[in-house]
Formats: sequence, structure tokens, C-alpha cells
Amino acid sequence: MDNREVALKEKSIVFIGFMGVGKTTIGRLVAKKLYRDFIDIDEEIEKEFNMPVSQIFSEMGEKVFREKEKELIVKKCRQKLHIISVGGGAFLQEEIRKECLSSSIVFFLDLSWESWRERISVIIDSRPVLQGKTLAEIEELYNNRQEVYSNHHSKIQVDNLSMEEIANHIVDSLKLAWELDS
Ligand SMILES: Nc1ncnc2c1ncn2[C@@H]1O[C@H](COP(=O)(O)OP(=O)(O)O)[C@@H](O)[C@H]1O
Ligand SMILES: O=C(O)C1=C[C@@H](OP(=O)(O)O)[C@@H](O)[C@H](O)C1
Ligand SMILES: [Mg+2]
Repeated sequence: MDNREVALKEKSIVFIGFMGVGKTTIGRLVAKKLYRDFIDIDEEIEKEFNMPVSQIFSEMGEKVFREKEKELIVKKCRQKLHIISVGGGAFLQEEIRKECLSSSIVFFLDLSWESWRERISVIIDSRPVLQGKTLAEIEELYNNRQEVYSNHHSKIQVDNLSMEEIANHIVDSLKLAWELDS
């Protein structure tokens, strides 16, 4: 076993993608399958402020949320062997992108706009960024965000796949990458 293999296997895995594509649920499933710790950055931020994300936005402002988001992601990415789901806006910050891409394996969960649209009612109440926007404005945000998500190591198209299928696919591709690296 050489050092390169150990390094790749030990790298943390980070899930990115637009709000609602499944980063939190898939990340948790993958962590369970790999017997690794799961960290959801939004949940960590909520613990720090002892309030839900919507309340942090309304009472303290988005800037405070984004600063804490950056601080926590940079800290957690540097630790090895974690499975980390970051919020959909995290990769807009260059420092976060650079840190995640250099220290971790970044998976982009890609869900088409057509499929995403069907999920909106499930997520809208807990995503302050979506509130007060028309569907056309949300679509514009979705399109504008795609460029930052193109910064990844691996992409999985998640349309029409169950959470179990997505998690299994990710675990299989990781195991293959680890094997090829050995
Ligand atoms: N592959 C999937 N098929 C159906 N529903 C899904 C799938 N992945 C996630 N969901 C659902 O979509 C919603 C948003 O998932 P979540 O993991 O919170 O997304 P994110 O963390 O990317 O915002 C949840 O209700 C979750 O159960
Ligand atoms: O895209 C965004 O700007 C945000 C996404 C959310 O996380 P999810 O992507 O897990 O929904 C959460 O961090 C916050 O509401 C802001
Ligand atoms: Mg999430």
C-alpha cells in the first residue's frame, strides 16, 4: 500500500448541487454504507446558532450564515474520512470551492430543472433563498448556479433514481476509484 492510495481513501467526500437535489439524504446514506461519520453543514450551523436556517437568515442575515458556512466547511474538509453535505450556496464562495476541491473528493448531484420543479413544494418552506421568488426567478437562479457546480471531481445524474440507487452508485464508483488508485 503506497501513500497515494492511503491519501485517496482517507479523503473526505463532499456533496454539492442545487437546493433539494438530495445532498443531505444521499450523503447520510453513503456515510452509513461506508461506516463513516456524516456531517451536514446546515445542521452544524443550526447547532451553532441553536435555530433553524430560515431563522438565522431572517434574524441575523445571510452574511452571518455564509461566514459560519465557510468557517465550518474549511474546518471539516481538512479533517479526513468524513462524508460532508454542504448547502447549495456554499460553492459560490471561492475559498470553499478551493478548499473542498484540494482536500476532498467532490461529488456533484445533478438533477434536471424539469425533475427539480416537481420537488419544490417539499423544500420551499425550509429554504429562505427560494422564498418570495417566482418560478421563473428560481429557474434563473438554478441556471446561474450550474457554473459553480461544474467545479467537481465526479457528477451523478440523479433524475429518476431512488435514493438507494444513487447512494449505491456513489459507493460503487468510490470503491472502484480506490481500487484503481492502489
Ligand atoms: N432520489 C430522490 N428521489 C426522491 N426524492 C428525493 C430524492 N433525493 C432526495 N429526495 C427528497 O428531496 C428532498 C430534499 O432532499 P435533501 O436531501 O434535503 O436535499 P438537499 O440537501 O440537496 O437540499 C427531501 O424530501 C428528500 O427526501
Ligand atoms: O442554496 C442555498 O443558498 C442554500 C441551500 C440550503 O442547503 P440545501 O442545498 O441543503 O438545501 C441552505 O444552506 C440555505 O438555505 C441556503
Ligand atoms: Mg441539505
